Formats: sequence, C-alpha cells, structure tokens
Amino acid sequence: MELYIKHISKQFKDLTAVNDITLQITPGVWGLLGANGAGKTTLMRMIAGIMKPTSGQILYDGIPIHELKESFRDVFGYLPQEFGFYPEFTVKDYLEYIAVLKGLTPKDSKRKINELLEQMTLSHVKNKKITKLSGGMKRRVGIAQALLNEPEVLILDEPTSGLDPGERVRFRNLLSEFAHDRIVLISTHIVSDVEYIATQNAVMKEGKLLAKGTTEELVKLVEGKVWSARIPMNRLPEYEQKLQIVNIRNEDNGQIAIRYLAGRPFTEDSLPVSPHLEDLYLWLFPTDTVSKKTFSGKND
Ligand SMILES: Nc1ncnc2c1ncn2[C@@H]1O[C@H](COP(=O)(O)OP(=O)(O)OP(=O)(O)O)[C@@H](O)[C@H]1O
Repeated sequence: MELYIKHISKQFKDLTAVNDITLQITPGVWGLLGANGAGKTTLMRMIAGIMKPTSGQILYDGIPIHELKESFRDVFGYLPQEFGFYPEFTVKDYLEYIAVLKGLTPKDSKRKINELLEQMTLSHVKNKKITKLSGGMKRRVGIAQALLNEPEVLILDEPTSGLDPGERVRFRNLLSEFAHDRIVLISTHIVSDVEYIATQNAVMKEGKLLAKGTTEELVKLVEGKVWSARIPMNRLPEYEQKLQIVNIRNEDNGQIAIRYLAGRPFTEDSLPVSPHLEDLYLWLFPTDTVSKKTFSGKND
C-alpha cells in the first residue's frame, strides 16, 4: 500500500500554494505540520481528490487517483477542516446518509454506525440534532463519518480542534490502532497530536516541503539549540525582545525559569535541554515578529 505524491504543485493566480511536493507515503500515521497558510489543506484536498493539481500526479499503488473511479470512495476517507451537514439531521441520520453515499449495505451500515458511536462516545447523543452538539462532539461526528467505510487512506484536516485533552488522547489511540495497516495523514498545528504517534512527519512552509522524518530525526535538527535559564522577572520583556522564548515558569524570589531557542547560550547559566518536536516547530515558525537574528544564531 503506497500513496505516491509526485511533484505536486497548486497555483492560485500568482500564489503557489503547494510547490513541487514529493512524498512516498506508506502505512502508519503521517503528521503534516505547518503554520497557517503553509499549504496543508490545499495538499490534502488534492490527495482527497476534490481539487485538481496544477501539475504533478498522485498515485495509489501505482494508479493515478483520478483513474480509480468507483473504487476511490472505498479507498479514501476525508475529514475536511469544516464539514457540512443538513441542520435537521440527527447524528444517526447523518451517519446513515453518509453510509449510503459510501455504498455500505444496510447491515454493514448498522453495525459500523453502532461501533463508531460507541468508539467516539456519541451513543448518548445519537438522536440529537448535530446543530445542538458542542464543538468537540461535532468534530467527533466528523471523524466517525470519515471512518465509516474503513478507508485504506484516511485524510484528516485538523481533526482535533475543539476536542478536550481526554478526547484527544482517545482519538490518538484510536488512530494509532487504525493506522496499523492503513495510511493516516493528519494535518495539525497541535504538535502533541502527532509527536508520539507519527510514523513520519512532513513539515510544510510556504507551499514547500521543509523537512521530513520520524519525530526522533526531526528533533535532531534543533539539538543544541534549546536552552533553559533562570532570569529576574523584571527583565523578561528585554529577553522576550531578543530571544525566542518557548516556555516561562514562575519561581520563587522574583526569578523565572525560561526555555528558549537559540544557536548559542544567551546567559552564562543557560543549560542545554533535550528538544521536543514543538521546539523544532517553533524554530521553523517563530511566534512573533521581533528580529532575533542577533542571538538566534540562525545566520551563523
Ligand atoms: N481556493 C483558493 N483560492 C486562492 N487562494 C487559496 C485558495 N485556497 C487556499 N488559498 C491560499 O493558499 C495558501 C495555502 O492555504 P492552505 O489553506 O492550503 O494552508 P494551510 O496550511 O492549510 O493553512 P491553515 O493551517 O490556516 O488551514 C494560503 O495563502 C491561502 O490563502
């Protein structure tokens, strides 16, 4: 089972939203990381077959996806960032409707819907109108519809927005299990959603593929660039001007502990710390506009 994204680009007038991306995706969870506007949704929409690439090809087991025809809907499951439903639909009506669109038999449909209502903790609201559900519950209905046909390739565009921490953990475990012999591609800004479950991560920036690898491989890119130090509380604004601070913790005696990213230590007592995937993300996508070139060492 292989999804081969071969030199894919998408042009919107003078904007290249996706710029010559090549990825060979095999079973497992693949995290697609990138800041707003990086091109993740555009890439996913092309993979899900709802947007045509300007150039390049997407092949599933060697066959261009637009040639899969009828079998396409059996292979792919897609959860868009925003998913539409008729306001009058209850959760059960909606899932039954999608099951028909996906060509499930009534027997399979009943079995699968009951199973997913259970897995997504939605059984108690199955007869409620979707419009009356909380954001997290709506999201879970979206995830359930994408899983209905047990697709071989599951594409999830920011699936965890609106989920609480408990739901996130349940969802992560479900995906890991599901991805055992299938491809699951998840786009997210929330690095912790994929950090521990991704087989591979792909990082996009301004339409391009910036980095690809396992979490262990990617965090190596920021090894020696993550530091911890103690600074006086009243000097925080000054440090914030000069450093990419990724965490702040109040301590006693007017001191604070900071975790920061820089090419070299900024204070004498700075200690190197082990990087996380979030550090790499913040290194690649700094959070504010202050130029930190002097101390970040990015120009070294
Ligand atoms: N249909 C469209 N027409 C014109 N420009 C578009 C269209 N869709 C996306 N874009 C632009 O393409 C770029 C990439 O957008 P895209 O939604 O793929 O990014 P993203 O990484 O998914 O961002 P986010 O995390 O905010 O969803 C953005 O500059 C966006 O404004």
